[in-house]
Amino acid sequence: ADKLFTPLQMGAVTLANRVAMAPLTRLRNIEPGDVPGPLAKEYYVQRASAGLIVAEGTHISPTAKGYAGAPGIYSEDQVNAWSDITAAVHQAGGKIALQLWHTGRISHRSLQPGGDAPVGPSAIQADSRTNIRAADGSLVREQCDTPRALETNEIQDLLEDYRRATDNARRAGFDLVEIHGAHGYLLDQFLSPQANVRTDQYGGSVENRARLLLEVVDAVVAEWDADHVGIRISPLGIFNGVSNTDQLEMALYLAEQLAKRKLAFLHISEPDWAGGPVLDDGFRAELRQRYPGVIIGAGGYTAEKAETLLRKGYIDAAAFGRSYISNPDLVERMKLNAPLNPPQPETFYGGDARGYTDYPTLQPQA
Ligand SMILES: C=C(C(=O)O)c1ccccc1
Repeated sequence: ADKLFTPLQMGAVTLANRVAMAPLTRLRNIEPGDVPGPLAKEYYVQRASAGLIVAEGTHISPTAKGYAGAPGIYSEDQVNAWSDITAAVHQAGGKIALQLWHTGRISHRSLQPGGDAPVGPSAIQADSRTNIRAADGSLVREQCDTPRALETNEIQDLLEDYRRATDNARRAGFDLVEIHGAHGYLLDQFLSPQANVRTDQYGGSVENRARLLLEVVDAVVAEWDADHVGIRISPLGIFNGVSNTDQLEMALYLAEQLAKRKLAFLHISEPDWAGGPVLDDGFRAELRQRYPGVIIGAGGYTAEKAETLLRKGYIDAAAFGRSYISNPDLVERMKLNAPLNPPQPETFYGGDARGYTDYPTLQPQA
């Protein structure tokens, strides 16, 4: 029988199977207020047969916002809206984590409090675009603004934002939180010499560039506990204009440092889903040697790739993104080796039920 459909102990949470729904930005949340939209509950409940749902990137504070239509976890309205969603997912037998997101310089003045510049490790503009709101309310792609460098004395407030967001996620009924440390957003920006040219203790050496990510992990763990905290990183990845040139050294350093924290999981977003190199078994073995804890692998996986990597022991669970957009019953389909609905990229971001809650299941829902 496939290992993919066997249970997994992930920190404080027991998963019924090793299929995770990857965090997926859908930009269908309500503005102003950045609360999850009216269809979000149905969307997540439809996918509750996943061993774990990692809900979409959710910004930890108003300054952390980088996309029009993304949700937050810093206000009581947001906590209340998420509480309805987690209760409904639990009612349907699911488990759900929240991805704590600070976009850093992948943002735009129009999304920032008071129209201020976004923040980043250094005042270097990302060679990337984001989604802002046009006058008619539609989403438009726009070049990210040049950020201002976070002052060293602002870091403590940033850690407090992560702590408060973690407390809010716990109060909202999430089973776990996932720190977003991947894809060229704030914490990944600090890892990268292309984005981080700081001369304080957060810039320069591998240790210094990884410092903020690890301080955030320690703050979130101190707020909840290690059994409820995971982190997503994208080693060797090239996203949103960053790729730390010392890729391998940084990746293996992070694995060693994160292993010491005994977290619920380490989620690896593999580079090849967005044009980076395919991870080879050599890297996977190096990573596993340094990180004996639960590893979630992700990046354009098929069920077969997941099963192969599970059996080799390189991963303990597999997260599916685009497959989960278009297949709410992905677990059932993979068990039956049934064909998958193809995703429709034109309805990935923004909009309404089309391409969100209207993908068909194999058997019509009873
Ligand atoms: C949160 C995202 C990520 O992790 O890459 C994201 C954001 C916008 C579009 C696609 C993906």
